[in-house]
Amino acid sequence: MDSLIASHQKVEQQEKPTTPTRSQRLTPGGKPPLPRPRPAHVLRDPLANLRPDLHAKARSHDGGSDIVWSRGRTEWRILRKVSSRNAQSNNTLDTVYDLRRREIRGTIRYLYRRAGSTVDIGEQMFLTVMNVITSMMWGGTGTGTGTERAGLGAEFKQVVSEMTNLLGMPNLSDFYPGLERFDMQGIQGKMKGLAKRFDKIFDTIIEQRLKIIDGKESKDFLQFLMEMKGNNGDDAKTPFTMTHLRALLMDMVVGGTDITSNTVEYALAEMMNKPETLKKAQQELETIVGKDNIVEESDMNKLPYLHAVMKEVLRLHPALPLLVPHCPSATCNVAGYTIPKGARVFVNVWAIHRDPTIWEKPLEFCPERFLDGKWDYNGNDFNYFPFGSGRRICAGTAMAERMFMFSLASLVHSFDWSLPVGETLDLSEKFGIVLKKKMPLIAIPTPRLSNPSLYD
Ligand code: HEM
Repeated sequence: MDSLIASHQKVEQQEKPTTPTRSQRLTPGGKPPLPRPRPAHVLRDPLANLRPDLHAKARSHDGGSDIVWSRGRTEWRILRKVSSRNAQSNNTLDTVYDLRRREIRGTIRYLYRRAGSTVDIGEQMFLTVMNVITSMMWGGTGTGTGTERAGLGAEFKQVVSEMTNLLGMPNLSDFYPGLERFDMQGIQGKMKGLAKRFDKIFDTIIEQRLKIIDGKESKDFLQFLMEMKGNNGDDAKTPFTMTHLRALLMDMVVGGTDITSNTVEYALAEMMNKPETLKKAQQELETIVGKDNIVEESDMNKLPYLHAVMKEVLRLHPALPLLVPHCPSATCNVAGYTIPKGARVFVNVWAIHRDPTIWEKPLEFCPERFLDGKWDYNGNDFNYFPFGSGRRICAGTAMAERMFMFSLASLVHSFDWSLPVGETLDLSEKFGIVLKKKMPLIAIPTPRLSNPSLYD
């Protein structure tokens, strides 16, 4: 099978898998068709349950007790529940709209000051998304003075970038577990070092936050989590610890920041490369918002073209091209292939999204293909699932959607975009666990709203 690669090097349990017959492995055409659409039973598929024990990753945070790499079912369930009921619920996301708005308006103000000069879009979006996520987690207060906040931001950016780079490097110990103790490429060591730096940053923030919890402020995510510590309601046997707390914060910062900002950067680059798409998005915004107003998040559900841009950029450049590795908790059968319990499974969503038997002109950026509203992000159709599928589907979809839409809408509504003279757009990709643009998008903003006060 092209798109589903099961690596069998490390079958953890001794359960003997049933060996598939040749006819089970291949159809007469040599390529088993992917069933489509994939029904909801996939949610019960054991393939959806676990993550493999990848050494650098699993040790990146006290043995992998975060959502992404968590292997224990109870622990994962608790973390996921805490995340979806609180950080990712529509209610919480609505409550912290002011924080998103403040950060995005700050970026637009900054870009206005840079009008006519070059701007590194990825860098600006990274800072914006990171500020949104961090302020959503620990509110607008509690992280000290402005300078301390800026210092923490710079440190965060560095640690997140280094961590995503390391996560993308093939680690020999993952393929030959016997080599783990030698850490031949030094990846585990570096990961541990980064995890310590993360912990230090989080400890500073948590410490400052603890000093000011006196019930006077409105609750943010961090305050809720700290109140939960040691007491986990219906899952009382597995208390929610400080390690969980730090790990959840790390999931949100690492999972949310780089991926979301890369996707916004790619979307703007693709639109600049095909200016008619940029024009269409701007026209839609003019009709709904007008040039005499600024975009608000409440406008987002009236922007079908921009939504189609998001879907198309996630089809062409899925932020996690192989998802996050899966690992079946029991031997199972997928499209005629036997996947043994404990195997590592990488799902090549990047290739599926470019499969010419599914997509017309698959290499072309064409948001129009999504205008019929047929495709969504819920992972039930295995021809399009940029946020993954099943129980381990992305835990931040709602937030990612809001952040992406609001950021891109603000960028293209407020400015026209051009390249520096003599430069050409390079749309090539850099592969890792996170897919990035190989060359940063450096572009020049030109204000297009009717009144300079709209940039204040
Ligand atoms: C454009 C933005 C994003 C994309 C494309 C994306 C995509 C994904 C994908 C493909 C997975 C793996 C799913 C699987 O293995 O089947 C994943 C997992 C995850 N994502 Fe996202 N993500 C995005 C933004 C976010 C944000 C903003 C957050 C948090 C604030 C987040 C938190 C997580 C977590 C915690 C997991 C692990 C879920 C689990 O293992 O149970 N993601 N994401």
